[in-house]
Amino acid sequence: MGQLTIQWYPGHMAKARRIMESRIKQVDAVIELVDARLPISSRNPVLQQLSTRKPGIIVMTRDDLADPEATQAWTDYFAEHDMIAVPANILSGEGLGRVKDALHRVTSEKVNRDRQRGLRRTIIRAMVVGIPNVGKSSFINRTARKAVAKTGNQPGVTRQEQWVKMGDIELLDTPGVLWPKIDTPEQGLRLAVSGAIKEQIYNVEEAAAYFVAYASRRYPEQLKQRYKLAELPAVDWTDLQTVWPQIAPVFEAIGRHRGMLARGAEVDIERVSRMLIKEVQDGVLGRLTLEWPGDDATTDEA
Ligand SMILES: Nc1nc2c(ncn2[C@@H]2O[C@H](COP(=O)(O)OP(=O)(O)OP(=O)(O)O)[C@@H](O)[C@H]2O)c(=O)[nH]1
Repeated sequence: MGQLTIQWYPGHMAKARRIMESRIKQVDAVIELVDARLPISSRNPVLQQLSTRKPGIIVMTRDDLADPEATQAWTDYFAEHDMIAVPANILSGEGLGRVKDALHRVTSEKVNRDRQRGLRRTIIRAMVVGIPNVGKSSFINRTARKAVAKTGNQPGVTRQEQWVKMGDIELLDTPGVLWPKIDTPEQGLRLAVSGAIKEQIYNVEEAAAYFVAYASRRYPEQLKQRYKLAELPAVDWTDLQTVWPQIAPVFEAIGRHRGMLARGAEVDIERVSRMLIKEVQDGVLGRLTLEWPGDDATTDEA
């Protein structure tokens, strides 16, 4: 197993910044979606760098798949960094009420200003941003289904100018896509395991090895139970170079147990890896979080 093969392209980042820069002028606040299982690695620094900073909240999507204890730790972590982060299950709608409350809290200045000017009702305009696949469209659709009312929806009006209403909140209905900026191998591997990046640009065996190494420390019982493993080696997952030799016996055991064999009765590591990643993404191993505050340099800075 060689070096990590994930790549990203600086051009994406420059383009994302330009688009955000112009769109953000239209709104009062930004709703930044991150994945609750990797809240820092699934953020994107572009937002923080924009010249037109707006009040913002963080929504931690896929709360249903994340470890509740870790989600609480992340909520506290963001609060310590003066940010409001709200966990939500976008599919069931759980947590969306709290998102709305949080949005009101960060935009209270605008409401107060409008009151002073004699306005009785303030519309809060917000845009939804986040890395691909984090749940942006689902968030907007879910919101729209709740309070169905679209504005600017006449024929001939470009789709980009549509707003979705949720009471006194209007969401720009074209979400802003931010590409993840991959600073460390660990961050790339977490993104790969979570399903945020396409399989073509990472090595599935490396991602699975990283996950098994990580889970053997953080979630050993889930791993043992799911794959009928009698024991797990105490893996040092912080040193990626040495992970594979430590974790190979686990892949061997899982492959034999599942009958995933290649020619010569050898375990088909690639098949085992693919299966592992899919099961993690489907939540088959139970609720788990791929990074906790303070795990490494990636998670030390918000
Ligand atoms: N379990 C779970 N799945 C979610 C949640 N939010 C979104 N999903 C799923 O994640 C997948 C991606 O959701 P989208 O809403 O398409 O994500 P997006 O950010 O709009 O994706 P792009 O269009 O690629 O930028 C879909 O299969 C959703 O059903 C959540 O809170 N929990």
